[in-house]
Amino acid sequence: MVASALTIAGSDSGGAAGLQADLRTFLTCGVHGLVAVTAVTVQNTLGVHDRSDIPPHVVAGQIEAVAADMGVNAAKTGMLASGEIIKAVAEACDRADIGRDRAVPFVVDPVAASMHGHPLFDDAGLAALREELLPRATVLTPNLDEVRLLTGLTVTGRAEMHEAAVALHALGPRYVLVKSGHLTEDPECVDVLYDGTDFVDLHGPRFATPHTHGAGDSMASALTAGLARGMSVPEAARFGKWFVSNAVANSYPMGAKVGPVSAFWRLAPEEFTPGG
Ligand SMILES: Nc1ncnc2c1ncn2[C@@H]1O[C@H](COP(=O)(O)OP(=O)(O)O)[C@@H](O)[C@H]1O
Ligand SMILES: Cc1ncc(COP(=O)(O)OP(=O)(O)O)c(N)n1
Repeated sequence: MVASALTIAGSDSGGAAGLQADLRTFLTCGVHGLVAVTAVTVQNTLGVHDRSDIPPHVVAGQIEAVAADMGVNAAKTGMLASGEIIKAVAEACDRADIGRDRAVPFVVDPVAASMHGHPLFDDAGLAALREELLPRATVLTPNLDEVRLLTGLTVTGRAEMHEAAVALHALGPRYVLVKSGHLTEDPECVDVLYDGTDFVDLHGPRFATPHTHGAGDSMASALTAGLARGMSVPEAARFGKWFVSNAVANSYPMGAKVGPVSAFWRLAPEEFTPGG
């Protein structure tokens, strides 16, 4: 039986982040990828130049259509674009039994802005994220900018990541996974998982590459794939960290600025022999 994972996310025309990164990660982690598209962005390594949001009822319809017919083993969010879309997603997830303490685990990646600083949801989106999605999250996976947006806390070191995880846990998610990519002075990249009682530090090397576009999406979607395959949250978090460390280690230049992390490292060596 093939497990399936659903991404509720925006399209990145550059193929580095967004639903493209999620589907690529699902594929290389051995799960069937399902998609509810929330927005189409006009994006390359220079920035997000334009976007068109999908009507909320169409976003909800995609979630319910695949859940009812194909089944969802785990779900994640990425770019959610607006407060209206977030409300529609929350209601559709309830109908599809997706969420904290429900049948289908739910990873909420609170994607607030692109790495170029372009907002990926509006002010109503922030309020809706806090009210509607954080309490429904099995795992919340913020980067340090998103920590500041959600809690007002500025994190400059590992101890403060623990404090931030406690503050975020109080907002309702079952687990919080604070990502450490932005602590560029730290020689390691140590993400923190917190369940309300215990901390698990997820250690990994920090690679010196400038090409990290899509790292956050890749970490959250590998975690989601692990959950879809039946792993516990701590096990899936370790799997996600292992996956993204390798993805960053194998990242590549493309375009004028920050290139994508790679999911290719998990693919089998090529077997086709021309003329063979
Ligand atoms: N230079 C790096 N070397 C190794 N791992 C990294 C590096 N940058 C980010 N990561 C990892 O990629 C994931 C995403 O990190 P982060 O940059 O904090 O999030 P986002 O991409 O959402 O801004 C985390 O698991 C983090 O540890
Ligand atoms: C359409 C779309 N969705 C999400 C992002 C942000 O991607 P993420 O992996 O969280 O962040 P970076 O690692 O690229 O900073 C995006 N840019 N576009």
